[in-house]
Amino acid sequence: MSESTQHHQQADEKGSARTVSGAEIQLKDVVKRYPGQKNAAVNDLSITVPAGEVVMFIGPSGCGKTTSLKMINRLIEPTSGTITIDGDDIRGRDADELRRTIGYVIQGGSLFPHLTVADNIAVVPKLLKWDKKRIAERTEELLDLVGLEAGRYRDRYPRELSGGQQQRVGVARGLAADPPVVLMDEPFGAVDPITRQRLQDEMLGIQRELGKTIVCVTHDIDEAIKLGDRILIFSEGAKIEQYDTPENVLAAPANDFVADFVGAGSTLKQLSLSRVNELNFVDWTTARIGDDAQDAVRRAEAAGQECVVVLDDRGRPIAWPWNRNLRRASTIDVKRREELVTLDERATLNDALDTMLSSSHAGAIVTDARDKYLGVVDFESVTAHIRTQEAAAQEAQEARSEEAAS
Ligand SMILES: Nc1ncnc2c1ncn2[C@@H]1O[C@H](COP(=O)(O)OP(=O)(O)OP(=O)(O)O)[C@@H](O)[C@H]1O
Repeated sequence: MSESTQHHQQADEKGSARTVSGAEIQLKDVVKRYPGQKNAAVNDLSITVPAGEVVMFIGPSGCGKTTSLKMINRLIEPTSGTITIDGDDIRGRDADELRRTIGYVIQGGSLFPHLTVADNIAVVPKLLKWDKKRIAERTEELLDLVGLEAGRYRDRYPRELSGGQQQRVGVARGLAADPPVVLMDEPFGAVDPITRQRLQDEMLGIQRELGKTIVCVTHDIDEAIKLGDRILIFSEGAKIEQYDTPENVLAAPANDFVADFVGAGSTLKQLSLSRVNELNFVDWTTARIGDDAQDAVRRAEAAGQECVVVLDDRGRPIAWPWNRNLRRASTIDVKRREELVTLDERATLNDALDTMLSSSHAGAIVTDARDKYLGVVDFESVTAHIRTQEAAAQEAQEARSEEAAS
């Protein structure tokens, strides 16, 4: 990490203070023309990525997203134009040294197969000659940050991990030396939808804590809306069609290209703007292991609920049995831990609907960043929230029309 990297507090648009450890990136009149190509892959691109923000690059295949991204860490050299990070022209830096100060995360994690998880994470810290103790502590801290238990995973090889776990290690590796800037190229492209949702939620949590400057290429407009402070929509030649907040891209697409790209169903896409923690949770009946099972069933029935959320001794949900399956039990006991799918409170309403649709309970258990139980959401919580939002939007629209008329 560059020693000059500043950690400071900055008020975001909603007025709450957050830490910013990122650096501003500027591209000015950047052109990339590959040999033998008639048209430039990137034709005169100028943008500023503010320090501490997440900017999502999206656009049709071949429009120049990856080329634009890779010019920022000099994996590709521009034909002309200037790129600065924190005001410094990156051409003045040694390319290898530059890359050690920029995190890079790509699809699948691209881990070294012959290195353990810990050694994969330690690649850049080792190059930076950190001492052993500092590297070990950092590895531990990062594994925790990406939700992998250090004791269990530290010494495994990539082939002993699932795709989602490899991707988590890839994210940890990208953050290892605490770089102010992180570049990501479809980081969650190769994992299943539920794992992808979790990784996105984790990335949001990490970003809230660390305030890096992140530039991320994606193919998925919902992902762009969910993760981006701003979205940059490109057309061919890395032409900027719109560079704006997700709210504005959805509410006021700059032109037909953007409107087509964002797609119809943009009311549904609004669901990607709202988070589960904005919903009113249903207060579900809970019980701990060892509690009286019949008492739990009675409480659930009195509340009109057909099942009980079972929590472990740290308040984390571990099972959601039906009352009918508890009738013969004297105490609550979970013999076989089921794969309980829970919903992170930072997930979007779109994710919530996906999770609920695949659950036999017609609802989902919500947890906080430490997996603690918060409550349950069901279809009614989501529709109630949508109705309130629609009413608020209509009111705002009417106020605007009245203002315009007067
Ligand atoms: N090494 C190369 N040599 C020649 N042309 C290239 C090279 N790399 C990319 N291109 C071309 O440059 C243009 C932009 O490619 P780039 O990979 O940046 O697009 P992209 O938006 O990231 O695409 P995708 O979404 O398909 O990954 C494309 O027309 C591509 O064919």
